[in-house]
Amino acid sequence: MGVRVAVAGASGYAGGELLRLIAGHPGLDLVAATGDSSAGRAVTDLHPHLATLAGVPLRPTAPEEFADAELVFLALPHGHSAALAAALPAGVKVVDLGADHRLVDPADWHRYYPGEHAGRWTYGLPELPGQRAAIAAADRVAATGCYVVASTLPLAPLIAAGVADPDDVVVVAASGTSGAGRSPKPHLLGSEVLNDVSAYKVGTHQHTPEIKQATGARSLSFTPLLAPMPRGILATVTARPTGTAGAGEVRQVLAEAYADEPFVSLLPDGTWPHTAATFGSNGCQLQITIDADAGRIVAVSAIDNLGKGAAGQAVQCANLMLGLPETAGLTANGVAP
Ligand SMILES: NC(=O)C1=CN([C@@H]2O[C@H](COP(=O)(O)OP(=O)(O)OC[C@H]3O[C@@H](n4cnc5c(N)ncnc54)[C@H](OP(=O)(O)O)[C@@H]3O)[C@@H](O)[C@H]2O)C=CC1
Ligand SMILES: CC(=O)N[C@@H](CCC(=O)OP(=O)(O)O)C(=O)O
Repeated sequence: MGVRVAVAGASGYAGGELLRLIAGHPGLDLVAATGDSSAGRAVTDLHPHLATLAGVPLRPTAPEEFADAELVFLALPHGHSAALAAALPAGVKVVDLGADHRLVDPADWHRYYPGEHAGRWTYGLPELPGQRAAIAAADRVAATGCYVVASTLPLAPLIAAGVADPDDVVVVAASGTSGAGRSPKPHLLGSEVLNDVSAYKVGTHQHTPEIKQATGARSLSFTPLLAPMPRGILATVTARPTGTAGAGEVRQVLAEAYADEPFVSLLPDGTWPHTAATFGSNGCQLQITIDADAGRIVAVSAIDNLGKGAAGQAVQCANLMLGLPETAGLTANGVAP
């Protein structure tokens, strides 16, 4: 018998990826999967790729549906996690994939999200200094936003090491369409998205304060792009160097930060990340150099937004919270071609 887990929001994209990872996890047993408008339907109606879950029903998202669970993953729209989490017994561990419990400053919440600020839980990015132990000791963890994972893994060590100026950071990141969730949206119609790349929420994206909080950046220009692919985020992070460090030295900062990390790979010098290489994985691929002409550090990262950007990250946190091997049920290997 594994640890009994449940997924709220299991009919969505992040919830579906959680179900896939749980089904292949040696230490977790799924005891409940819930949806909202899809409650009463079979999991495989919504996720026909999850063949081993044939016959599993989607239950309504109500507190009593989680009575048998020792850990609950919340993959609900922003603003819906807090009420459900509060209705679960204190002993039940929770990993929230939504933004409800990520932000420290209520003013940041109110600027970007509707409704009340639910407060802050332990932040679920194990690769940040000190977070692995904090997550292992926590009962409630707020998993990191997708663009925030892709931005923070290259940037945080550079700011912490003092080689990148926290007052001069620019992030431009392209996401696949599953980042926007599964509910129908006119701008995500195939006829709108295919053959197109576009910028959106320029200077107003809700992940801006979260990236600052996670990295220590004080001035950040963040431009998200929508790319015609189902999964993946490619982030280009540039920052003004604080001193005269060369490409080899900034590269060494990331090499040291991630030498022992199972899911973060600094690629061989001169090789740049591809989202396709992270498809279906919990991996993050990194590369870094100095653009001598512009006088800027340039780092590029690639993740799967549903993997390291959502469900994979959440399972990694759950493994730590449950005392399981951190890598259980996860892989840095992607699916290709
Ligand atoms: N997609 C991504 O790349 C990432 C997503 N996340 C976060 O994960 C969460 C889920 O995102 P995603 O899977 O993309 O979204 P989807 O829109 O694909 O799924 C949303 C899920 O929430 C359910 N739901 C919708 N409205 C309600 C409601 N009022 N009450 C209870 N349940 C409801 C839906 O049920 P039904 O379909 O049955 O109506 C569905 O199961 C969000 O907080 C998102 O920010 C985090 C990182 C990355
Ligand atoms: C492509 C796309 O639309 N992406 C979404 C990311 C959504 C989100 O809210 O994700 P987190 O749960 O990671 O915070 C957006 O930019 O709003």
